[in-house]
Amino acid sequence: MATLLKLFPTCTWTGRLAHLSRKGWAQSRSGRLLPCFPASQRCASTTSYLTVEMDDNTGVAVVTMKSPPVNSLSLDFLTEFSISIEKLEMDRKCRGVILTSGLPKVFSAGLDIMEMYGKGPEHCAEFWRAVQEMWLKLYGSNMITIAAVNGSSPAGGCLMAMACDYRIMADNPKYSIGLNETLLGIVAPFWFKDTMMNTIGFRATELALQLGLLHNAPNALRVGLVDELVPEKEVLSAASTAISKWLAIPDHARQITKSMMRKPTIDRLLSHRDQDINNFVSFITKDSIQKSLQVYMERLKQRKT
Ligand SMILES: CCC/C=C/C(=O)SCCNC(=O)CCNC(=O)[C@H](O)C(C)(C)COP(=O)([O-])OP(=O)([O-])OC[C@H]1O[C@@H](n2cnc3c(N)ncnc32)[C@H](O)[C@@H]1OP(=O)([O-])[O-]
Repeated sequence: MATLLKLFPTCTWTGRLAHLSRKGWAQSRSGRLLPCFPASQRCASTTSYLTVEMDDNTGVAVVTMKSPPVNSLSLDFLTEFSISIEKLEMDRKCRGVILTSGLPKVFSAGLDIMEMYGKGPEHCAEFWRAVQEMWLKLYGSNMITIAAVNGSSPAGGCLMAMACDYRIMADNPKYSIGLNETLLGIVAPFWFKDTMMNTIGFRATELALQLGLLHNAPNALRVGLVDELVPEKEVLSAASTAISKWLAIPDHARQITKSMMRKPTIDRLLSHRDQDINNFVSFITKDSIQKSLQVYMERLKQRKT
C-alpha cells in the first residue's frame, strides 16, 4: 500500500482500505481487528489527461484517456502518459494495462496537429522526442497491454493501439483506424511503419501507408489491425476477459518472448533516435509541409459546418 501511495499520491481507495492496519484485516470503530475480504482493492489516480485505476486483486490497471475533444496527443499529454506507464511498470503488483478512451466516439485522434503547425524547430524536436518516448514505453512494456479501442483511432492513435499486445475494437462501422499520414501530406516515420508491418505484414502495410488507409472496424479485423470486434458497450469487459488469458501465462516466459519479438524494432529507433528527431524537424518545418497541415486543419474544421 505504501508503494502505491507513493506512486499515486492523489490516490482514493474504495472499500475500507483506509482502515487496514494489516493486509486482510480491518479495524472496527471499537479498535478490534476484523477479517476483511474486499471484493477488489482499487486505487484510482487522476491526472490532467488520464485516469489510472489499479486493481490490486487482478494486477490490472485501466488507463483511460480523457483529453477533450478528441484525445489528441499533445506534448503535455504525451509526457503525462509516459510518466504514468513508467509508474505502472515500476509497480511490481501491476501485470497488465488496459488502455481506453473516456470520450465518446474517439479513442485518439493521433498527434496534436497544433504541436506541429507554426512551431519552431526546438519545440518540434521536444515534441517528437515525447512521441518517441510514448512509443518506446508502450511497445517495450513488460506488462500485458490491451487496447480497448472504443472509437476512431487515426495516425498516432493507431500507433498507440498497435503498440499494445492485443486490440479489441467497438463493432461500429463509423469508427476507423489506420495510419493516414499521407492524407495530411506527411510521412509516417520508419518505426510507425515497422510497428504496422509487425502487426499486419508487409503488403498490407505497403497499401495502407501509401494510400493513408483508414479502415472501418470490419476491415480492420479483416486485415488483422485489430484482433476482436465486440459490441460497443462490451469493449471494456471484453478487454478484461482477454487480459485474464494473458495473465494465466507465467510473466517471465511471456516477457522474454515479447522482448524477443519486439527488441529489434525498438533497437532500431534507439540507435537512430537523434537522427529521427532531426529528420522530423527538418521535414515538418518545411513551408510546403506547413501548408499541407494548414489545409488539412481547415478541412477538418469545415467538415463541421
Ligand atoms: C510524421 C508525423 C506523423 C503524424 C502522426 C499523426 O498522428 S498526425 C494526426 C493525424 N490525425 C488525424 O488525421 C485525425 C483528424 N481528426 C479526425 O479525423 C476527427 O477529428 C476524428 C475522427 C478523430 C473525430 O471526429 P469528431 O467528429 O468526433 O471530431 P471533430 O473532427 O469535429 O474534431 C473536434 C475538434 O478537434 C480538432 N482535432 C481533431 N483532430 C485533431 C488533431 N489530430 N490535432 C489537433 N486537433 C484536432 C478538430 O479540428 C476540431 O476542432 P474545433 O473545430 O472544435 O476547434
